[in-house]
Amino acid sequence: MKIALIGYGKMGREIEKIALERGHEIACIIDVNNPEKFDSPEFRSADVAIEFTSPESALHNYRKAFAANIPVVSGTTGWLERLDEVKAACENGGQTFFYASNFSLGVNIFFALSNYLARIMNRFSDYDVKMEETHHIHKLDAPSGTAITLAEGILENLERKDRWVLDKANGNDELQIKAFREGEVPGIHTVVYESDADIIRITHDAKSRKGFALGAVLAAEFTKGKKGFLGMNDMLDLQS
Ligand SMILES: NC(=O)C1=CN([C@@H]2O[C@H](COP(=O)(O)OP(=O)(O)OC[C@H]3O[C@@H](n4cnc5c(N)ncnc54)[C@H](O)[C@@H]3O)[C@@H](O)[C@H]2O)C=CC1
Ligand SMILES: O=C(O)C1=N[C@H](C(=O)O)C[C@H](O)C1
Repeated sequence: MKIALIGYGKMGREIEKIALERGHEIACIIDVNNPEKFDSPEFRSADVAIEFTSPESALHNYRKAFAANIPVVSGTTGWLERLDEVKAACENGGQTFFYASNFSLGVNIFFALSNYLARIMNRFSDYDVKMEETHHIHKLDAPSGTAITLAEGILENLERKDRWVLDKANGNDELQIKAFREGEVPGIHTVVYESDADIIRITHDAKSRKGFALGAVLAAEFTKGKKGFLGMNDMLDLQS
């Protein structure tokens, strides 16, 4: 398969390695210094574009890919307030877009586990819940996209919480998320349930970016030849 990389930073480089190991061809690499490549024959020859850039540039990159009718797999976080526009491009404009706040298999298993635990906790009101995420100091957004997906799952499944808040919860109906930035940490997410008697913690701790990159390449393979708006539940069938 021919893959175009949009964004050649930490994730773009890791994805390149895994794509080559899996026998794919990197047709084109676009970063801030060469946006003219969007109009090149190499970009137009790609089966799929994989986009990992920044919250500010993601939507512009999707529009450029859609203008060339190239399906997009993206993991960029921090832009989801514009999600409706991308869904409309898929539903009304015939485009293809695969999005995941976290492409690692382990995190998606962790999402399913957290949703299940939240449903159990409806019967155990002595426990309050909060979340923590820790990432490297270069990260631009907080809370992480993964933490937001995790929180949305808890809100859907645990009746006593209505919304998530960054830093400090003001009432019992708020789910607190604390975000820490330390060194070069690839990504740690923890959900904590605490009562007077004990604490239950579930944690996903990424050892490197390899799991994210492999998931993105698997998503590109899954996306080829499909239409519409796709996500990890379509690929992994981990309904929770
Ligand atoms: N969904 C997932 O599994 C994961 C998502 N991420 C997210 O992916 C994004 C990128 O992460 P990293 O690669 O670690 O960041 P990074 O900062 O190492 O790389 C981003 C790259 O995008 C480039 N870029 C910025 N604006 C651009 C534009 N207009 N056109 C083309 N290239 C542009 C930068 O020059 C840089 O090379 C972040 O939003 C991060 O949160 C990161 C890891 C996993
Ligand atoms: O910026 C990162 O590094 C990561 N971003 C994603 C997020 O915001 O959840 C996924 C992963 O945690 C690494």
